[in-house]
Amino acid sequence: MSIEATPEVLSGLQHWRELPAAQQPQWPDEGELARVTTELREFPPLVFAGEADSLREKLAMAARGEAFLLQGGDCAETFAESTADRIRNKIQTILQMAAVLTYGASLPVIKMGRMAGQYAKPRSSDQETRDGTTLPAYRGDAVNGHPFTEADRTPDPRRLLGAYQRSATTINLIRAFTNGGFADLRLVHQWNRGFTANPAYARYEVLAAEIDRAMRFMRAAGVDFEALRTVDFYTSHEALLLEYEAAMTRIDSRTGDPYNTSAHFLWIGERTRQLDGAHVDLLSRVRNPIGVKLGPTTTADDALALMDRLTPDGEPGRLTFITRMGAGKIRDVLPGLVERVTADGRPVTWVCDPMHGNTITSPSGYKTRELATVLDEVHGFFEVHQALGTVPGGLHVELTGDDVTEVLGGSEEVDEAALARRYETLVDPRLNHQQSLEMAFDVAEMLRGY
Ligand SMILES: O=C[C@H](O)[C@H](O)COP(=O)(O)O
Ligand SMILES: C=C(OP(=O)(O)O)C(=O)O
Ligand SMILES: [Mn+2]
Repeated sequence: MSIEATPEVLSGLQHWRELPAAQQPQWPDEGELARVTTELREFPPLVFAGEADSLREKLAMAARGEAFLLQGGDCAETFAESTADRIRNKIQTILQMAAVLTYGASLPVIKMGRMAGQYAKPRSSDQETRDGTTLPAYRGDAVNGHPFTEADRTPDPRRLLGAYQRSATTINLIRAFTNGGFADLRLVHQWNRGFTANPAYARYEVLAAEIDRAMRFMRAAGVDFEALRTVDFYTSHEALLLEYEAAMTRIDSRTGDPYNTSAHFLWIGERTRQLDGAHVDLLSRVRNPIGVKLGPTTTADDALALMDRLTPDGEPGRLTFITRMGAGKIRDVLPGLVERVTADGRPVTWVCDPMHGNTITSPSGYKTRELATVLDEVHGFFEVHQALGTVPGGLHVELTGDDVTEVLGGSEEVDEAALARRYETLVDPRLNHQQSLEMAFDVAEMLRGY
């Protein structure tokens, strides 16, 4: 038996079309766009509404300090790199970080990838000029191609089908790995194989040995380890391209409620969180847990108004505020927001994105970040919550499982000159595998001291 949505709900899902929508591509062929979205609407959902409900309950735990969210992955996934190796390396990095955090802080960690759908990017500028030629900016593989040619940079709606297809194959592999035994905590040592010549990896080996010993003790004491074979691993991306997100919004036959079935968790970016804008409207109407990025100019009134739109009833786990203030500002700006939101009483989950407020350009022209500054923002985030008696609920990071050189610093001391060695991101710089582990050790200590 299936429950249908009411006519009001169905017409509400079209309301965003009447509102201003920031950061949308200029699709050259509306007819083609309509054909593509009709096709998308026929495709199966990528996630099940019940999974989004379980995630909402877990995020409610994170808001109360009973769990911690670890959300990580590329700034922009690409079609070319949606390969088994790259996906496995990212999952492995997140699992290793989660092991460090869980063991270090004795807290369940909610594992979530910026994966299986992170194919669209908001940009500061609509256009890019090189050597006197101006073309549309690269907006992610779901929109256009990165090479600087007119053919590549012209938005192509058919790319939305490519984004769906890569999201489907990626989530399939995530499910295979995390349900098929790869994520079994008993493999905690194997995840580190081939990585031992570095302080972060040596430290991980020590931790893995401790986890092993604890598991041997518990096995001897008769604990059943079958539960460790599988883990829940959730997907997320920025809900940016409204035509795609609307086409993937479906009615849950159990309840008649709309869910965005392109990912478990969707967030609204700093550039598209206008209260009367299309993004806030569309996401206000789906039942998934959702996030909003909050940059340094956010006022407490803005935050409360977003709560009125996105979590009017204060359902636990529904709304996550992902703050990205910059290391130099977080200690000044965050307290006022947290105080007013806490006084309101409706729960939100506070998550720290220490990446987007700390982007710099190196003298040689690379868009980069300093690991030390990134970690300083996380420290600031914990300090603010500690001082106010509120809960730091999670971490949102741009990372990859590969040994890229995009972020400066870390124990391998990536410097200016090293950036050129393996700078592969198409938009923002990501922590590499080793820097990600270092961050996890640092955050585990913050959590333990909390
Ligand atoms: O990932 C975040 C944004 O899309 C990105 O930082 C914007 O970068 P830009 O300023 O180069 O457009
Ligand atoms: C675009 C992003 O962030 P923000 O909206 O916070 O700038 C991002 O997460 O890649
Ligand atoms: Mn980014």
